Order: sequence, then C-alpha cells, then structure tokens
Amino acid sequence: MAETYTRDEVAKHTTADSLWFIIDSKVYDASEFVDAHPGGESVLRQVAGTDATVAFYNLHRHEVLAKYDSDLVIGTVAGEKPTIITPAPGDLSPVPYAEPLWLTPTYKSPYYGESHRRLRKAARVFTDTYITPEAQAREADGKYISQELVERMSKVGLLHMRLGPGKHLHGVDLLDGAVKGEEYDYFHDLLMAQEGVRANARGFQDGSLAGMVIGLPCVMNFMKDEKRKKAIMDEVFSGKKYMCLAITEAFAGSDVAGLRTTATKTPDGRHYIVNGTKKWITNGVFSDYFVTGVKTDKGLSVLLIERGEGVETKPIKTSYSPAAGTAYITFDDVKVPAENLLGEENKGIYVILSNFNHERWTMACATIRQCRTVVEECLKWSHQRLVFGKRLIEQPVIRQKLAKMIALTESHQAWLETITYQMCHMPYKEQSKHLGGPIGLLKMSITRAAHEIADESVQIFGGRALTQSGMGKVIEMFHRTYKFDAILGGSEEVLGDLGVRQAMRQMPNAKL
Ligand code: HEM
Repeated sequence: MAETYTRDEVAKHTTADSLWFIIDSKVYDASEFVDAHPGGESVLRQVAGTDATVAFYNLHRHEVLAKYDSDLVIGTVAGEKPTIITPAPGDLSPVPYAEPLWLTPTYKSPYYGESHRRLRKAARVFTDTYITPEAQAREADGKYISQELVERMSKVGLLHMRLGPGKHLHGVDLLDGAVKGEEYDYFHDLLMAQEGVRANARGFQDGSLAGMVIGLPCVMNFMKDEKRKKAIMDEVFSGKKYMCLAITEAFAGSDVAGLRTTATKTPDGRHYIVNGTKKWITNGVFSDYFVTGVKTDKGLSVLLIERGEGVETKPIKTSYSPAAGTAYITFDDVKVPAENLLGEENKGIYVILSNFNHERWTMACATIRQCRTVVEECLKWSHQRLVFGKRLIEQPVIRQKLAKMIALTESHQAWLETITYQMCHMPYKEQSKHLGGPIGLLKMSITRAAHEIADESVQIFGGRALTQSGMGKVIEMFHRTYKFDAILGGSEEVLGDLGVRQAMRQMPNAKL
C-alpha cells in the first residue's frame, strides 16, 4: 500500500474498466469487484472517483473492509492517513460505555487486580482469535461446535474456569499462566463469563458446552465413587465426552416436583430402569452423559445416565440457532447402574438446586455484557448514520433512548459486582442462604432491562435490526434471543418470587 495518489488522480477513474474510490483515505480499485459487489453495480458507479467514506459507513460494517482490503486497496491519498480504528484481537473498545468501568482508563475499581487484567486480555485474544470466527460460522450453518475448538478450549483451561473457583482448577494451566488456578476468584469468573459472550452468537454460546457447565457440578459434588467421579471429570474437562443437565419436561419446567420420568430399582438393587422424556435440553443432541432428574419410589432423585440403548435425542427447532443442540430426549427402559445415583434418593432437589445460584449469576454476567455490546452498537450506529441530513445522534429522541440503555447496563453491572464481592467473601453455605434471593432478583431485573434495551435498539436501527446480515446483525440476534435468559435457569416470575420470599424469611417484627 506504499503508492500514493492525489484526490484529482482518483477522480479520473470513473469508468467500468477503471473504477476507483476512496474510503478513509485508502484508494480502492473496484474495477474487478463491481460485478461481485453484493449491493450491486450501479451504486458503485455512482461513487466512482469520489470519497465514498460516508456512503460506505452508512451501509456497511467496518469488518466488511477487512475481508476485501488486500484485494482492492491500491494505495492511500497523498498526505493523509486512515483514521478509523481497526481493533486487533484482544483490544479494548475506546467507545464510551463499551467496556465496564473497571476497564475504562480513567476509572478505578476496588474489585479487580493485575491478575484480572491479565486474564481479561488473554481471554479476549482467545475469543477474538478462535471463538468468534467459529461461533459466527456455526450460527450460519447450524452445525455443532468443532472438536478442534473444544480441545483448544480445554487445553487453556477454559472449560475448567467456567465452573467457577474451586479445587478442580488447582494445578490447571489457565490461558498460558494468565492466572493461577488457586487464585481464581469470582471476579475472574465474572470477567470470563463476560468476555465469552462477545462472540455475539447466543445459540452457539449455549452450544459451546453450556450443558457441561450446569451438569458437571452435580457429578463433582454428589457422585460417591471418587474414582469414577475423577474419570468422568477428566473425560468432560478434556472435551472427550459431552455432558448436559436433563431436568425439564413438557410436564414440568420450574416446577421440578411435577417431573414424570421414573427410575425403578431392579429386584437385585444393582440398577435403575428409567422411562420418560425431557424437553429443551441444551446440548442434549450431542451429549454422551445426561444428568437427569427422575422420580424413584422414594421421590425426586438425580441419576447420571450414559448414552446407550433406550436413549434417543431429537433436535428441537428453537428461535436461536441449532448450534445449541437443544433436544427432546426419550428414555425407554434404560438400564442405569445404581452407583450412578447422585446424592441420595428423594434428595434430588439439593443436587438440582446446588448449582442454581452460580448458573443464574453466570447468566446475569452474560446478559449484562450483551446489553453493553448493544449499547456500543447503538452508539456507533447513531454516530455514523446520516438521516434527514443529520447524524442520528443529533436527534434528542435517540439520545434519550441511549441514556436509558446506558443507565440500565451500568446499574446492573454495579449490582453484579456488589453481589460478586459477597460471593468472594462467603462460604458456599452462606452464599446459598444469603445470595439466592439477590441473585434471583438480579437475573430477573437484567432480563427485564434486556427487554427494554432490545426494544429500543431495534427502534434505533430500524429495518436493519430485522435482518441477519449487515449493519444490524448484532441487534437482530439480541432481539431474537434475549428471551432465552428470561426463561432458562428460572423464569423472571419465579426468580422475583424467590427474591421476595427469601427476604421475608429475614423479616423482623417491624411495623409502620
Ligand atoms: C471496498 C468497498 C466495498 C465493499 C467491500 C462492499 C461490500 C459489500 C457487501 C459485503 C455487502 C453486503 C452487505 C453487508 O455485508 O454489509 C454490500 C452491500 C451494499 N453495498 Fe457495498 N461494498 C463496498 C463499497 C460500497 C460503496 C462505496 C457503496 C456506495 C454507496 C456501496 C453500496 C452498497 C449497498 C447499497 C449495499 C446494500 C446494503 C443493504 O442491503 O443494506 N458499497 N457491500
């Protein structure tokens, strides 16, 4: 790109044989590209010989250029330099509110130290380099995560980290030493959850082994045979076997007491025979292990079921991508070894509840980060979009919408960090007692906020927010999928109720 041209020279290339234009001071020779341009030939002929920067950014995302630059750029305008930022993998965004305040240069935070900053950087480089390209490809083709990416994630400890702090991280190399397993705390966990969702692919996000994240803790905490437990953990953490949590049924969702899948002990007591169905099971289509809620003679219990005779999984078409592997599962006379019982019979509720807080908290981390990405998209769009001869941002009605979106995102991040600080300083038992309610309220509140943010962002982007490619593709994805977080892991209504009921348990005899 060493060649330089004057603007007058560029202006001479206006024919089909030689069609040049300028974008951000770079000179493009589009003569060979005209036929292939997805937006058609005539629009390029109209801008031939001119500076098309404004026209280009009114119609395309910046990333479009990265794909074509090496073929089309022939030089720069003499005496000028490109000014539009092309982020490198791992870079922070300089757009206001595009990063949480702790990552904004002028702000300080009491919660994060050097190891958090190192981990953030390493996680973002990993996401930008490996996860985002595959996530976008799987969203488009609906296929499941590749074994190559799973193994890559496993190698850098990403699968281990997603289960939160604990012994399973000790001695594991985490993103090439960015943080030691022993020092990994809930703020590391928070930032990992937030960095991971920057790939902007909600279906793939669950498809990238979310089933393991909610299923494996039940095995880790409740399987009695230590040797078998370790073997299963090794298989799952190494990405050799996939696992999911199979609780919900068409008969019962949040109301787990209503489950109808049965597990009957064989007369010799060595096996259970399982019959029943499960619905909406994330990763179920490609899982090898199913952590399954069943009814035994004694009551609600949890069994680890291995894929085999009598287990069938069918994909369910949902409004996010098939990459999530959402399944309808049938168990027909499935023979399960008795030692696969997790915890005790009739105490399955403790196994199921044991990971709920962490799951809901992780979902809150993710949704808040997705809201922030939407804020960034809307700020960029309203700043670059020209309409009625003005930038969109010059319309007060747009600024009001942005103000609301920013305030909702920032306030939830601050609430999240306050709760996370408590998680760092409370043992598990106290967390269960004191934080179940607040985490439920936080998740309920952020998905309500996501509802507002999705709605306003579509109004800001207009028709572009309804198409799956081009300028509004992130908004389209968010608006189509934010409801998953308002239902999965406990619906808004159930969580709101939980929050208030837990508060009432602490209610003193106080009167007005
Ligand atoms: C190197 C320069 C360019 C490249 C690589 C390029 C590439 C593309 C691509 C990939 C699309 C499909 C939509 C998307 O993915 O965003 C598109 C659409 C389009 N392009 Fe270009 N383009 C270039 C320059 C221009 C210029 C200078 C104009 C002039 C006005 C233009 C007008 C359009 C229009 C009108 C559409 C359809 C937009 C829509 O559906 O909303 N393009 N272009």
